[in-house]
Amino acid sequence: MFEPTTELPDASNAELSSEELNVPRIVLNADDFIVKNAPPTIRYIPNFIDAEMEEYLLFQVENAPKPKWEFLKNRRLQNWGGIVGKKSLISDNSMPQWLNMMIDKIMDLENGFPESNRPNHVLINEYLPGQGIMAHTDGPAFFPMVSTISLGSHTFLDFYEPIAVDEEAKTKSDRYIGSMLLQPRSLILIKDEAYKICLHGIEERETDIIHEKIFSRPSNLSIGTQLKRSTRVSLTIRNVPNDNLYLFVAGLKKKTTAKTAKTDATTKDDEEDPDDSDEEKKGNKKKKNETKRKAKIPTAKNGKKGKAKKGETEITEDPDLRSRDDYGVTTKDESMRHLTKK
Ligand SMILES: O=C(O)CCC(=O)C(=O)O
Ligand SMILES: [Fe+2]
Repeated sequence: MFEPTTELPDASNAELSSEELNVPRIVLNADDFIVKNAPPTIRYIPNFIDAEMEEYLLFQVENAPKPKWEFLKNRRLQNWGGIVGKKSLISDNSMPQWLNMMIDKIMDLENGFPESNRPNHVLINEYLPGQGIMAHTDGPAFFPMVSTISLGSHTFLDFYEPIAVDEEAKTKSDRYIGSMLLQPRSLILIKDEAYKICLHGIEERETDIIHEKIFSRPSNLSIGTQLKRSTRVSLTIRNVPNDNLYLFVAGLKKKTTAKTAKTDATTKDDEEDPDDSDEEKKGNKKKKNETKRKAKIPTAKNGKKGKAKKGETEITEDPDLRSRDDYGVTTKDESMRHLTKK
């Protein structure tokens, strides 16, 4: 399932007619960049921006006003556009021109974001070598597509099957599907099952070793090649719909539930009660997941069961309902703090 594949098209190799050479913007069709052996649907555009633009963006990130930086235990970040609230974006109208330019560039893509869902929020993460982000789903607050521009360094973005709560938990490595090698200056667009069902994360490593589960491995990188990470800055560019119907309905349901069955702990839309015991939560989750639809995604191994290893930190919530960004998460991992309830 994960045989090495041919190289992807490269934005810098796009063929230009002489007429087009005078046109500063090349219209790319995102669907020409589908990563075929990855969970559907990942589109990856190498060299989406050039080195000069990369340098300019890194300069802007580095020189953002000091209070824009939020320091976490294992990385620092900036939020632009506002605070992602539970139901909508609480916009601060702060999208700077240098990020708007990137949003424009993404909006120029054919089959990218719909006009009505222009990205309105940018999360900037800075990872020093050895830093990463725990496996998670981005959740339903966003229009279900994420676009990420990588600057400064490559990384491996790892994909996992969600934890199926109705069976004995598989280990994280059993649920591992494969990784995208994200090169600096690239753009990745993640939607459909890869967004809604799979978890994604970045391991805390200083060096990545190319292996056979890298989706669309470039032919110049043979298995075993070591890639040393340097500082990577990612621009995670998303749309928070202001009329998010899902969240509206979920909110309504919750209100009704709160009125009619205040003490019913098994309702899907209940918030986690910080005082709930772990056992109670497990029970609730099990019931919640009885109605969960089965995810049809490729698996790395054939269903080997086992207890999740102690010390593994990852979101185990139903990604359709709860995620790091959906504020119901019970994780104590500090790297998720920036998107917990504010
Ligand atoms: O840095 C990245 O590429 C991933 C960031 C991410 O997954 C997130 O902020 O939700
Ligand atoms: Fe994410």
